[in-house]
Amino acid sequence: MTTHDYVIDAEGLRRVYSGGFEAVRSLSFSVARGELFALLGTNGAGKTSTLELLEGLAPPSGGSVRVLGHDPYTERAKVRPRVGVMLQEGGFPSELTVRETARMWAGCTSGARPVGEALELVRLERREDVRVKQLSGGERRRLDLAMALLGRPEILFLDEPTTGLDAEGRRETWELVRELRDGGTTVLLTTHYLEEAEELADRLAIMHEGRIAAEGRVDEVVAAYPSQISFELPDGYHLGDLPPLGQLGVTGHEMAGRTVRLFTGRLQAAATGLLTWADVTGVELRGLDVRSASLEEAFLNIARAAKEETKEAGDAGVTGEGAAR
Ligand SMILES: Nc1ncnc2c1ncn2[C@@H]1O[C@H](COP(=O)(O)OP(=O)(O)OP(=O)(O)O)[C@@H](O)[C@H]1O
Repeated sequence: MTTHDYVIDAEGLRRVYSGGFEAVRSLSFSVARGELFALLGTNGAGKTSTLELLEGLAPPSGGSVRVLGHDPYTERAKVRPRVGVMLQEGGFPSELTVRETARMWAGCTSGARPVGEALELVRLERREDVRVKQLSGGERRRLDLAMALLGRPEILFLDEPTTGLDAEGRRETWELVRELRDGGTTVLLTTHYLEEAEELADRLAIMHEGRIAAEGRVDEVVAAYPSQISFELPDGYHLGDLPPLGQLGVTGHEMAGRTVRLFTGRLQAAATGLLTWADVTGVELRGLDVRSASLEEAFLNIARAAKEETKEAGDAGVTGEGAAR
């Protein structure tokens, strides 16, 4: 893929706030036209700070970013009409009705689609006469989304689009976002919900402390992490009584009290070996839990590894190596 296929291209992007805090630390990633890219991360990882650079709301402190081939900050006028932005807080005047808000917004949007059409897309057409302050939190998020869609954007930036929505509202938003992507819109979204990224993202990046800790398709990100088997060691048995862990395809283990947790890249072989041993030995493996690697596990590993690194650095005055098992 040449750089011309990318509609978002960030290279060594940095953002340092006025107090000197570095929220985005040399971030590089690209998003192809028509792709749905999710930025995941722990609280304060730097997702919103990054998104604001892509939206041209602030200049980067270092590195570069191109959106639709332009610098979104210095060439804002070229980029802004072609992108839709849904911020975490819409901040619409609370006294206006939904229809008035949409009309006001349409007045500032070149080539805006009819207001009714935008409201229908997010299923707010029956709430047109309601004042913004009377909308529920979820309805306000849908109004934010409708305004981002008014200009039929080529790229849609969505900052936590489903926060505050109930399960049904979330599913409806996912459906709409998927339809927009299928229609050719490029979508970059931030989210706290791993399920949202799993459902929607063609590719994703997991951010931690201003950096990308993992990036790729969901299956690629997950493949880097092991599956797990946990169970209670039967009474009178020791870890050494199990079949040799290496032969089972186990690459690591933990013990907490009598609970054993085995990590493996070959889940079926390891589980079969363990269950065969239990069967032949005539013991019951209480609390048995067999779990494939998942995005949640990848995410937790990244957060855990980073915490250990911070602790090691604090303990020894040095920075540890990246630490996924
Ligand atoms: N204006 C600012 N001045 C100084 N620090 C800031 C400013 N805005 C954000 N930060 C800090 O930068 C870091 C990244 O914040 P950011 O909002 O980008 O993270 P996030 O990943 O979007 O978090 P969340 O998921 O909680 O919304 C945080 O430590 C935050 O406290």
